[in-house]
Amino acid sequence: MFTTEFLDLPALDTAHGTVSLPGSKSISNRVLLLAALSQGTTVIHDLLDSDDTRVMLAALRQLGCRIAPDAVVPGQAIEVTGIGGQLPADAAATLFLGNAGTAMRPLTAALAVLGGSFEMTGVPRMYERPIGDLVDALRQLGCRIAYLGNEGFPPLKIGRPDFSRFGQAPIQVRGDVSSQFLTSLLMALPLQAGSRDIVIEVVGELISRPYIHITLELLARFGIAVKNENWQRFVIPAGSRYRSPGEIHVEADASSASYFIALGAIATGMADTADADNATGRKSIRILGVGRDSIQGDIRFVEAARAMGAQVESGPNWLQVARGEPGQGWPLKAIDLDCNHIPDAAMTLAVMALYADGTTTLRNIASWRVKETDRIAAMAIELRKLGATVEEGPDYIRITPPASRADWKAASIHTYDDHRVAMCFSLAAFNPAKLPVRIEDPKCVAKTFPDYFEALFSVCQTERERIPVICIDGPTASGKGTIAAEVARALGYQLLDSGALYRITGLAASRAGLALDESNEETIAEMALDMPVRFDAQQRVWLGDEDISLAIRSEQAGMNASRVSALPAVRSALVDLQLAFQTLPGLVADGRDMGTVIFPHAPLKVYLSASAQCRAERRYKQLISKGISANISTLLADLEARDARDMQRATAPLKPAEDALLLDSSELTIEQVVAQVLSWWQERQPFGRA
Ligand SMILES: Nc1ncnc2c1ncn2[C@@H]1O[C@H](COP(=O)(O)OP(=O)(O)O)[C@@H](O)[C@H]1O
Ligand SMILES: Nc1ccn([C@H]2C[C@H](O)[C@@H](COP(=O)(O)OP(=O)(O)O)O2)c(=O)n1
Repeated sequence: MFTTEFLDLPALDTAHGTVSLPGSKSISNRVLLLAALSQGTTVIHDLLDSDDTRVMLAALRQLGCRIAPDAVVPGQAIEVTGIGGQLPADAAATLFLGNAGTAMRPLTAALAVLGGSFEMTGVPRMYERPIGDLVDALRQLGCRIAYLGNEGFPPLKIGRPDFSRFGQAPIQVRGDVSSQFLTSLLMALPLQAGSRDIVIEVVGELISRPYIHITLELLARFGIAVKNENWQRFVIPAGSRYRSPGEIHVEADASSASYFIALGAIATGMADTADADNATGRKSIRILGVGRDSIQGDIRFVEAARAMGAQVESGPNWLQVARGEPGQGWPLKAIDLDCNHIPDAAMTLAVMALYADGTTTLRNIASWRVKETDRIAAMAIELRKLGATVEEGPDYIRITPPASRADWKAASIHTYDDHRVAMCFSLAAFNPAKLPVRIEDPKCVAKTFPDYFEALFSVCQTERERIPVICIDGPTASGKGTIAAEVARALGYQLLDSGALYRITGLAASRAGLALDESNEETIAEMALDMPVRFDAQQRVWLGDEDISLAIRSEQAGMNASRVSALPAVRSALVDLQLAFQTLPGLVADGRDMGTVIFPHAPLKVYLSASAQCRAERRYKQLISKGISANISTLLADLEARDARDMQRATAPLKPAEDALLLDSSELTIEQVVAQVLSWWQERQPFGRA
């Protein structure tokens, strides 16, 4: 996940490949509860791993369900053995449900019907989320529920129900506040439908029908066939009993799919037709986890995308999307659409409208105004920043794309702590003006899709020159490594510590007993070409299975690196490995020749220096802190010798690139140096400060 202040997306050209989407949260928690109430073991595939599913799993374990493994392991199914519709007579527990509405409400209903002694608790925000309508409905049956804090809100105390006065009358529940109340009753009441039908009647207009549809579909998978009488009355037939389906797959989130459907519709495939997906030469995006058989309402986004020109093929749990041919789907066709059935996914249409041949109108979206933010206002403001003409009304938005390529603007997109704003505006990076797009607060995507940007980058390509590189070159101990790592962290960029590659080569060659000079130039170069080198997320360096992070940091290793680095064949052997680090969204590279030789077109090159005395002192402190013994005067002598060799060698000597900015850090703190580099970087961006 990107936790940076902002994320700059370079202009993107093509998209091609396969994405697997995370499981849907609503489906995950429903499936967990249904499996827990059933007789038998359910093998659940693709369960979402999130805060909300974790609290549900913990609660079910407390209730006596066997769950294996203990936590969600990516790629591995989780097995839940249910309680068979019954809890022991003395069941008691205090359940902590965090801020998970999808756990609090259905579990409250199920436990109130099953009976026992339970406290339902959560985080403070949970105690501000209403549950009174559900409690009222459950009390009609004879459930015993008391409020431990404020009337109408959790925390709750659940006791043993008394069903003796519960006759044939329907249970009434309000449908206009949250569909979760109805969902909770639908999942709890089959536990009481042994000898009679149970009827639930909705009072008021039922909102969010697609979510009730999901509940009914899942109930059917677990053996409960609810009769839906026009979304107003629901009948759970007498004799209903939960039965595990044995195995179940959690669908991916259909609204998350909308970004990749849009991506397929607006991006061309890869230039290289040899990589085409099938015999027809069509290049496209394949989305795994959700498809034709989806039970989620937002899957109907596919129809809207098709109406705009997307070429979509589908299977039971996959979609394949490609851009239409010019004149037949490209540019996209402007649409006028009632979006009531796909409120969340429709935001993606608003960004697709930037690539349409006219004005697009999205109607019946009043609910956008009361979501994470006022989404109509937010979309209007941000689309205008990109150069679109936007008209907004109480329940509609009308978007006309920038008139020509020259009318597009580079924008810093404010995201309002709204995951969907962040995700849909990433698609603006395909603009024909080839302008970068800045997404502020990218971590807001964590709500439903923490690795959204990683998934996006994994299927997008752009010309190498568009992927920005910041070069930080300079002599030993000038602070290059430290500064490069901090700058990369601030921008969410990749990091290349090129010196480490020479250090690893030096280490490998000296371990092989080779003299580090011209006599072994070709042999060492061959070793460099084949090294199984890997940098992990913690910046540890691996050679095969060995963590060599410490071994390459000794002064001896630095000197050996300097020796092998003077051999031209070794330098050329390492070129491709270094270039391979230039990946989306950008790179910070530190070394001696980053700006002069490896990335000569980098938009920012910094030559970092400091006095020899200062560098010797820094290195001394650094080595001592790592538990490596050192001596200042030896360090000073070694460092001057290394400077001399690095500067005087014939190939790629250490020197500032002609267009490098010089920065003497002798009198500066690390923070000051980082701030200076970032400020130079900001000055080069088309969208001022975030
Ligand atoms: N501006 C600075 N002021 C003080 N110490 C610094 C500064 N920059 C770096 N250092 C320290 O100097 C040491 C050497 O820095 P390092 O990044 O390893 O240099 P290089 O990669 O250029 O060899 C580190 O311990 C680092 O914390
Ligand atoms: N791009 C690079 C990086 C390092 N080298 C050589 C020259 C350096 O003395 C050694 C070690 O580099 P490294 O950056 O790890 O060394 P310091 O951390 O600056 O001491 O490798 C190089 O020739 N070209």
